[in-house]
Amino acid sequence: MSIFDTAVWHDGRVRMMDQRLLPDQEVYLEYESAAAVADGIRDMVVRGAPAIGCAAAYGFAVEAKRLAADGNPSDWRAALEPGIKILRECRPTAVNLMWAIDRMWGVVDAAQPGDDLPAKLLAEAHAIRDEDIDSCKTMGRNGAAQLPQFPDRPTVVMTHCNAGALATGGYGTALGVIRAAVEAGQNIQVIANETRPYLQGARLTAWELIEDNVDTTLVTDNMAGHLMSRGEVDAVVVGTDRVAANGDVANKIGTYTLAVLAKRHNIPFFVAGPLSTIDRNCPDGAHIPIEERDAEEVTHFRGQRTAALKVKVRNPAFDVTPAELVTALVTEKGVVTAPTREKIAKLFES
Ligand SMILES: CSC[C@H]1O[C@H](OP(=O)(O)O)[C@H](O)[C@@H]1O
Repeated sequence: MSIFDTAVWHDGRVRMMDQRLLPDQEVYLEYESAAAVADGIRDMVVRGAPAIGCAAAYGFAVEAKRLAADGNPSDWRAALEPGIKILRECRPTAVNLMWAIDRMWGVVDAAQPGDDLPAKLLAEAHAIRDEDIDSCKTMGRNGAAQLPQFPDRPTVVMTHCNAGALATGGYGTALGVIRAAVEAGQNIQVIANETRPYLQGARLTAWELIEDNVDTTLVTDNMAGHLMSRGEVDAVVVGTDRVAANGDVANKIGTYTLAVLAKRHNIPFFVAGPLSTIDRNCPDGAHIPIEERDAEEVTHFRGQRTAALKVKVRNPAFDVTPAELVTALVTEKGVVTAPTREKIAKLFES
């Protein structure tokens, strides 16, 4: 199974695969400041909650390297703050961005006089990425065990958007469940929703799974209900950008629709996400900021207009699925069936 370099450290710079060009071209871009990494995240060169967290951690480390080039600042926090503020504000929904930055600030605050802070920050960024890959592999195994299996036919799993290696440190959350199931010998077929308007499903999930020889069928988002009504979907597995303390889930726009359809058709609806995506400071889904992106993502594709001139546009990039529609939250610390505030809190004990 593939591990992709979504956001890595390369020759003293942050290196990211330009996901805007997939699946046609594999192009890598390199960054030397927090502000430049923020542009890359905002423009979706890299996207996906854990991948954004990894990119932000390396963006923090490369900012410290940039500042140290002119001699170590006397006040590291003051020197770092302008660039890190830009980084922290580049996308509002995926909590991994803020989680990773807060963890990097912890290294700054713990630094002692004489420490090589840029080196310590780089080590922390590497740890964040390595931990994400390990978490996704454990989570994948936890989720694979939840998938129904049949003696005489494959298990058909529907996915939405891209919650794969390209959305994480390199293995995937929802696609980590798929990968782990395939690695365990389970007979899996995937139905990948294209996921308008940015087509992460058609461009990224389909590409990843074909690269890994997983049996994958691409459908448009409006086909999901029809396929479920005909018994052609056995489970839905999605990723998440932020889980509120009560189990409400923010994820790519269209996820809530899938959850309602899955409930209607008694299809298990699994959300896969690491503990770094659970925001215990966010009481419920109503408090999760929903990013509104440019109208051009809806009216154009790669510069080609596909909608009427002057039409008004809405483009909320995420929606919120209430906890009661989530069959189980799959994490690296275990599976939370019918997630509640109390059950989620237990994930963080011991
Ligand atoms: C593994 S989290 C991936 C998550 O992020 C995606 O959003 P975007 O592509 O806009 O960053 C989508 O919500 C995925 O489920």
